[in-house]
Amino acid sequence: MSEPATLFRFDGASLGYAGKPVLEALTLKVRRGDKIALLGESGTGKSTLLRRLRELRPSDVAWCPQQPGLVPVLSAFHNIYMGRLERHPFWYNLANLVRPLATPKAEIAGLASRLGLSGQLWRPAGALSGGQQSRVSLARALYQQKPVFIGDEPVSALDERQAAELLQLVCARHQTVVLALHNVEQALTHCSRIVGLRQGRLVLDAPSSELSAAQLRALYTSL
Ligand SMILES: Nc1ncnc2c1ncn2[C@@H]1O[C@H](COP(=O)(O)OP(=O)(O)OP(=O)(O)O)[C@@H](O)[C@H]1O
Repeated sequence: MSEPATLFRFDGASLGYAGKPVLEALTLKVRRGDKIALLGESGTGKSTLLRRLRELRPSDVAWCPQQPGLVPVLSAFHNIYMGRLERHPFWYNLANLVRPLATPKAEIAGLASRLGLSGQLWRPAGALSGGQQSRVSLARALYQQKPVFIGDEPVSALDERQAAELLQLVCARHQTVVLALHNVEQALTHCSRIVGLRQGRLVLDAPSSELSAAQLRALYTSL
């Protein structure tokens, strides 16, 4: 059987800001079908890597950022709709803003119900709780319907049950997934491959089936 296509490839790359490296000597291949959890202490470069992945294939990537970045005065519905803004002409987006149209209404209502947001759909995003806002952000990313999902701690504001359901949904709806997570159990349960970063270096890249939670926790112990 032929190998799945490589979507992203780094060969000894250096990633950083304004000439200052954050990740160095990075060698990593992301193949179609991979479900990758990216683990590592705060500040070690997870977001830096995810942003780079997104920049490399913007049209293939559904992006769920660490900060929800919602428009507070707009309803949850309209914030979720923004996931597909670029797919429609201006007049369609404007009409939907003034009076939500039947097709997006039905699509977004279905998604909202999966995310436990049915009762919140017409409330301004700014009036929602942190966990509700983060579910709206996740819904906006799911609504993009792209083949690759990149999420920067997409479930960190949710309780365990909700987080498990939504990670399952994300993995079921996307061929390829790369998620920054802090919870090692979530990583082992939902992802088939774990990439560990430590002090700006990739120090682990292995199938989840070969790893234990204790091994992953070692990524967070001081040297
Ligand atoms: N826009 C930026 N400009 C300059 N430096 C940045 C920028 N974004 C992040 N950094 C720096 O890069 C380093 C890695 O940050 P990054 O956000 O990638 O870490 P992280 O592993 O995602 O952390 P966390 O788990 O806290 O989100 C940090 O030292 C941070 O200060």
